[in-house]
Amino acid sequence: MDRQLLEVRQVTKYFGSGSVVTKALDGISLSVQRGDFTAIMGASGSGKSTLLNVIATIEQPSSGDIWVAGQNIAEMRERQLADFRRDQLGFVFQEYNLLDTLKVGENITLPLELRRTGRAEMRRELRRVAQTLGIQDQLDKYPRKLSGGQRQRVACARALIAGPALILADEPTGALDSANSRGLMQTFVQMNEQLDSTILMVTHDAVVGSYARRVLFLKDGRIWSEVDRGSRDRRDMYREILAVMAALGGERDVW
Ligand SMILES: Nc1ncnc2c1ncn2[C@@H]1O[C@H](COP(=O)(O)OP(=O)(O)OP(=O)(O)O)[C@@H](O)[C@H]1O
Repeated sequence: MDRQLLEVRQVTKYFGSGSVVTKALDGISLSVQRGDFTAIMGASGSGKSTLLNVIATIEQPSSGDIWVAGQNIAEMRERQLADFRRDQLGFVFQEYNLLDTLKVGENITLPLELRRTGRAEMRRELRRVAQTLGIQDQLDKYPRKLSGGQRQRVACARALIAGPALILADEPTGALDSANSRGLMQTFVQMNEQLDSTILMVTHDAVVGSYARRVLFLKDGRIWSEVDRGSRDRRDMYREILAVMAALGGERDVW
């Protein structure tokens, strides 16, 4: 199988029109290999969410191409895009986006319901992801009975269950305290290392970013620099992220 999963080529995104145009992405190019765990960091307004949203097909790029698993999503029509999102992507957002009226197990199997998967397979897959993420005892509860950290793990299970090619996460720890943020990142590492999930995650938090194998830094809608973990440990990665943040000139509170 082709190792390359995602290629973003010369993508621009403008918002607004006339004299109030914002250039959110400025000819950005990047690629992601299968099995990568990549974080996107950068100051507020640098284009992180816009980049994730054009890959997620939530926003349309103004120009450029985006290839995912050999398909150019910039050329797809709405119907194809809906199928593409359902079959290839998993999402983890800052807000858990769980449905309060459904039990945890039902929330997790929603993507399989959309694909009309059979009951037996659904139960089997539910057991598999719930065990991997350590939430098998929560399946019959309602989401409001869970802590923020547990809810976010349920959101991960839902993102994983249909075996998406790419998991997109926008500030997944944004609503969590630091202990739960670390717990969620350990879950991401587990998804990446044990289930071979390919993850692209936006974060402004250096600790969270340090769990990734690679961090891309955005500035003014372009890639400004890249840090690869290589064989170094997470603390080294964390120190290097802080150094790049300092060099980028952003003050801590605007990240
Ligand atoms: N829907 C929109 N309409 C107009 N401008 C937008 C829209 N979405 C984003 N922008 C602008 O595009 C630029 C990039 O925004 P984006 O949200 O991608 O940045 P970000 O790095 O994710 O920031 P943050 O960390 O604050 O979420 C900003 O100048 C922003 O104001």
